[in-house]
Amino acid sequence: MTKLLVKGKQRLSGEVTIGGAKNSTVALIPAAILADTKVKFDSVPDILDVRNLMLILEEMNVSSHFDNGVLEVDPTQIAKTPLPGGAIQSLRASYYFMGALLGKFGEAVVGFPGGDNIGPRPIDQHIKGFEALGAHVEEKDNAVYITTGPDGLRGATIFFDLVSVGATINVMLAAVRAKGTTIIENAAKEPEIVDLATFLNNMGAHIRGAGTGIIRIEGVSTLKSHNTHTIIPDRIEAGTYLSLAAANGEGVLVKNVITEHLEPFIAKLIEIGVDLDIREDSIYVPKSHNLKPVTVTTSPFPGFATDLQQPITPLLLQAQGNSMIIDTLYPERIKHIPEMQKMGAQITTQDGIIKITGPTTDLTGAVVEAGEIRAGVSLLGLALMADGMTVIEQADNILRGYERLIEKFAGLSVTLEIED
Ligand SMILES: CC(=O)N[C@H]1[C@@H](OP(=O)(O)OP(=O)(O)OC[C@H]2O[C@@H](n3ccc(=O)[nH]c3=O)[C@H](O)[C@@H]2O)O[C@H](CO)[C@@H](O)[C@@H]1O
Ligand SMILES: C=C(OP(=O)(O)O)C(=O)O
Repeated sequence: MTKLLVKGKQRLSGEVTIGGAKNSTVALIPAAILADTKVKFDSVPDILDVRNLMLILEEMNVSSHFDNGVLEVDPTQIAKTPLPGGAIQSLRASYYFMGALLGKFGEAVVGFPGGDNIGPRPIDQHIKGFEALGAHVEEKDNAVYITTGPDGLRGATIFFDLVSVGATINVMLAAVRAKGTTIIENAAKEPEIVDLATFLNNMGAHIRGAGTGIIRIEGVSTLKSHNTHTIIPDRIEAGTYLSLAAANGEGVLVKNVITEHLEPFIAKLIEIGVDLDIREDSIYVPKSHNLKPVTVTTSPFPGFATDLQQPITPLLLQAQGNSMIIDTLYPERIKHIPEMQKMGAQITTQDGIIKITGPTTDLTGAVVEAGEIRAGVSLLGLALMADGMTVIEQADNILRGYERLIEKFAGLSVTLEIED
C-alpha cells in the first residue's frame, strides 16, 4: 500500500506546469485501437491509469511504448480478445474498450470497470447507446457481453436521458466506424470530448458538433493516423494547483492552462477573493488575503466540475465564514470528510450539502486515507497547512491521476515523500 508522507506548515511558492488531461488520455488510448496504423500521442501524463491501460492493450496484442510524455501505440496486430477482468478493474475508463472493441470488431467482452468510489456509477446510458446502434448487450459474471448481427453496427439517433461523459464517448467510439449516421442528442460537452473528436477526425473520421449538445457522426470504414496528437492540458490538475496555491501559497505560477476550460472555477476563485493574474496560457496566484465564503454547485461542463469540489475545500477552509458545496453529479462524493475531520477541519455533510466553516487555523497532522483521487489530493492540501506529519494511506489513488507529484511539488518548494 503506497503512503504519502507530508510534513506540515509548508507553503507553496514557485512554478508548476500542467500535464495532459487524464480524462482525455484515458479515452484516447482505447480509441487508438480503432486505427489501422500506428498512433502517437504527446503530452501524455505519467499516471497510473496510463500504465494500466497499457497493460490492457498488451492483453490484446497491441504494443505500446511510453517515454518522456510520448506514447506510441501499435494496434496493427490486434487480436480479438475478451477482457473480463484484470487491469480492467483498476480504472473507470476501461469501459471505453466496450465502444472501441465494438467499433473495431462488432463485438466486445469487457468486465465492469473500477475507478473512483464516489457513489453509484451506472452505465445504463452506455448500454442504451450500444443497443440503439443495433448491438445485443448482456450483463453476466460481472462483465458486459456485446454482440452484433452479420450487418454489424448501424447509425442511429440516440437521446441520452442524462448528460454523461462516458456514454457520449463510448457511443462516439462505437459509431465512428459504423455504417451510416449517428446523432447523439443531450451529449456531454466536456473539452475532453472535443479532444477525442479532434484525434479521430484527424484520422479521417467525420464527427461534427463535439463540444455541443448534439454530435453527428458519419461512419467511415478506416481510420489512419498521419500525425502526433497533442493532448489538451488537464483542467482538473490545473484547478487543484490553483486551489492549493490560493489556500496556502506565497506566489505560484500555474503554466500550460487553457483558461476557457476553467471558467466556472476561476469565477469562483475570484468570488472568494483570490486576486488571480490570468495570462494567455498561465495563471499567477499571489498570496491570498480576506477570503470570503461561497456556495459551489457542481454540474456538467461548462458548469463547476465535480472533480474540483474536493480540491477547492482547502481554500474554503481558509475563508472567513460558512461555505457550502452541493455535488449534483455525485452527492455521495464525501470520502474526504471524515478524514478531514480527523485533522481538525470543520466540515460536515447533511442532506447532500457539504458545509465548511473557516478559517481553520488549528489543523493537525494525522493518519488518513485517500479513499479516491480527488479526496486524496485535497487531504494533501490540508496536510501542508497542518501542524506536524500527515500520512496519507492508499496514495495510489492520487497517483491514478496526478503525475510526477513529488517533482511538481518540489518545484513549488514543498517536500513530499512516497513510501511503498
Ligand atoms: C474517466 C472520466 O472521464 N471520468 C470522468 C467522467 O466520469 P463518468 O463518465 O463515469 O461520468 P458521467 O458523466 O457518465 O456521469 C455523470 C452522471 O451520470 C450518471 N450516469 C452516467 C452514465 C450512465 O449510464 N448512467 C448514469 O446514471 C452518473 O452516475 C453521474 O451521476 O465524468 C465525471 C463527471 O464529470 C467525472 O467525475 C469523471 O472524472
Ligand atoms: C472520478 C474521477 O475519475 P474516474 O472517472 O477515472 O474514476 C476523477 O478523475 O476525479
